[in-house]
Amino acid sequence: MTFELGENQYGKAEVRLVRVDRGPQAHGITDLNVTTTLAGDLTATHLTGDNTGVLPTDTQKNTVHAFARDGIGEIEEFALRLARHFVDSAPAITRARVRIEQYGWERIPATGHSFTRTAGTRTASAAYDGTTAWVVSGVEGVTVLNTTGSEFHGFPRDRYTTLAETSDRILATDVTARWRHADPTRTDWAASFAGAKDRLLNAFAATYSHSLQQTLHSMGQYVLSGDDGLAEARLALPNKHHFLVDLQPFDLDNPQQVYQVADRPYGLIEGTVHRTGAPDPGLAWW
Ligand SMILES: O=c1[nH]c(=O)c2[nH]c(=O)[nH]c2[nH]1
Repeated sequence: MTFELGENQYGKAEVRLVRVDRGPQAHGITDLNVTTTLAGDLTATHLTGDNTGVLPTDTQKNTVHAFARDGIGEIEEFALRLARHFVDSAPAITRARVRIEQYGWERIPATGHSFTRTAGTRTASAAYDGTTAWVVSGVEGVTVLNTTGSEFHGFPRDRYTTLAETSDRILATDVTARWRHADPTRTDWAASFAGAKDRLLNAFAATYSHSLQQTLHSMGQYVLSGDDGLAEARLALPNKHHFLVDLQPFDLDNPQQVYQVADRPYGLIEGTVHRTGAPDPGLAWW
């Protein structure tokens, strides 16, 4: 019997890091979780333990810290700087991917140095192969809910179907969305992110929904429509079910007021919307 080494990659997962920018009037915080992933000619270490080509994951972590000393900027820029550095400086490494989650903090106005965490996580991923770079931005953990404007009916019924058709339900989800940039040399990352997040929320609110799938498609279209530099959006939307409670056993009616909130199981709706003729994704989703 013979065996061959297949695809492989390695890196440091979840390098947690806070940088404090100490301005004269107020401080600022950049709070990150950085994951580096490298691939290349790493056959020797797998087959014989020869580590000549293995840039240690500890060094990758240190590089993240050292680069943060120079300033972070927008997370897309920071991810690109790191990805380029690993490929350009480590001889055996031919591909790098850097994924970043950014936790938001806003200042409590009482002082210039007090903060509260904000909802939702901004994300970015940069990949680089020594010639070309790809950047994906996104957001996670943004919970949204419509108290009306959502129906779900017309689905097929078989012997296992118990779900009632509804023409007015609560629609709630925890948005995970990512959008691929057509050009990694753009520089308006902050404005682009703010616009995309805004459009996502507006789409959720403005779409009269016949299914969460329809809402997903609308959210993807909204994200792309406001920014010519975006090629593709990918969304994952858990359906956070809210069931109207039957209060008849207590001789009470329930005119759509009291709901039971189920945390599991949940429907998980996933989908992609891309601009017609979008450039090839290359390593964007690697
Ligand atoms: O928006 C929905 N899509 C579904 O596919 C589905 N399935 C289900 O039970 N409820 C819902 N709601």
